[in-house]
Amino acid sequence: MGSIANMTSDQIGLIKATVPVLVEHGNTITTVFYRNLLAAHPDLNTVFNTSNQVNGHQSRALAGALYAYASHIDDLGALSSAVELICNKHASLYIQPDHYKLVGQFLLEAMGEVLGAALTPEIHDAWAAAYWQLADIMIGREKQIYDQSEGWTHWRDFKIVNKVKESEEITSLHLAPVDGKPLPAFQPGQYISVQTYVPALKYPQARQYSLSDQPKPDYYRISVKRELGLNPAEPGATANPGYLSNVLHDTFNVGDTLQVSHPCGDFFLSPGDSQSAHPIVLVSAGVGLTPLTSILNTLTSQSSSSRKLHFIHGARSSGARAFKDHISALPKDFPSLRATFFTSHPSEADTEGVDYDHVGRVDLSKLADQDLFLDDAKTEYYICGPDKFMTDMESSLKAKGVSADRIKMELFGTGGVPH
Ligand SMILES: NC(=O)C1=CN([C@@H]2O[C@H](COP(=O)(O)OP(=O)(O)OC[C@H]3O[C@@H](n4cnc5c(N)ncnc54)[C@H](OP(=O)(O)O)[C@@H]3O)[C@@H](O)[C@H]2O)C=CC1
Repeated sequence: MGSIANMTSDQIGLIKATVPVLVEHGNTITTVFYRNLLAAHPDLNTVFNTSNQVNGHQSRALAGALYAYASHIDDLGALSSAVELICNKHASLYIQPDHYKLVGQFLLEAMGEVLGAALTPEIHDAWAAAYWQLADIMIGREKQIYDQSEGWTHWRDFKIVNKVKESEEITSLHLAPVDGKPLPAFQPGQYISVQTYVPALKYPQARQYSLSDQPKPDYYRISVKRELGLNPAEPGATANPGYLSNVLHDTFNVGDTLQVSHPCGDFFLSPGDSQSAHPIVLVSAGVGLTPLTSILNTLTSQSSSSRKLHFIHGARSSGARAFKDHISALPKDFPSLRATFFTSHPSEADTEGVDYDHVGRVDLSKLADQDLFLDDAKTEYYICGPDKFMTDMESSLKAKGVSADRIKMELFGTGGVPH
């Protein structure tokens, strides 16, 4: 490990002084960084998400992380949830200490290339110290996650044992380990990485997919939305087609093999909560329903059937909505479960009151306070969907008096570089 002793107070001051430089040049530095790193080490294309390279998301996210780090260099606690999120994702991709050496080297070189003489030897050394301060924290946390993964520390072959179309755009894959050994339980809400060779790219790619059912010993279920990559101006479109999601939908079938990493992620049903009695509200949009369906299935199979649960979901149309029949059938055995569906663009075949409850995007103000269990100060709220959706739901719950500690969501907390 390239560890450097603690930063000096002068170095901390120098890092804070470079915050405006990161605002101006952060995106250029990280763009140069990824370009040079991947040119010198093309094998790392398997580690980085190529779609996010193409659309610039990855360099913007790294620039945002550098900015957040420099801004909080004297208050690292403010970054702990972002660090936890990133370490889980790294562990899901089997990132190793040697990767940090390469990243540190190429990042400092990219700073030098972009900033020229403005990167004085003192600022260079301060950033080297800052980099290794954070890298050591992350390497340490990732080691802990590997140590807790019951010996599952490398990609493992899984076979598709079932493929189920859940909606017009979401298909589930049931994945069983080829070695036949029982699977470790995961925390409902966590994800796995799935890796396979993508012919269009000529190298393997990995993506994280939330586990969408309760833990089972013999297989995991993921539910994948096909990312078509339509015109980005269209509602719901993404700029690039999902390399992996399209391959999984079109090419992979029962009997085919993929590589899978152990379950990770810091967004999950609090351990022991399935046995508790307090009400739970699950709020999702689009394919964000996958981790919440895992939580829902765990709760409805393990909690008392009188426990108050409310599943609130928004989809573009009822045809785009996954698990429709499954969720509609649950209240038969779990009468205290409520489900409310919003549809933002109902199709002609959709009927209000039958296929959905409300037209439009999820809007919590359309629900009565008692349906959000606002009268119970122990009610917990789990939110998953597009980032803006999550922050909007969080704001409206806070406006209704819900304390932040009862609102759970997985959001990369650092934001980007300010404009
Ligand atoms: N953290 C995790 O574990 C997971 C996160 N996700 C995230 O969930 C998201 C789901 O995306 P996807 O299925 O493509 O979503 P869609 O674009 O299909 O949108 C689904 C629904 O959400 C609505 N919506 C979009 N933005 C908002 C908003 N700000 N407020 C209220 N409603 C909104 C859409 O309305 P309209 O039609 O008007 O656009 C639509 O009705 C992705 O961003 C994905 O990253 C998904 C799975 C797991």
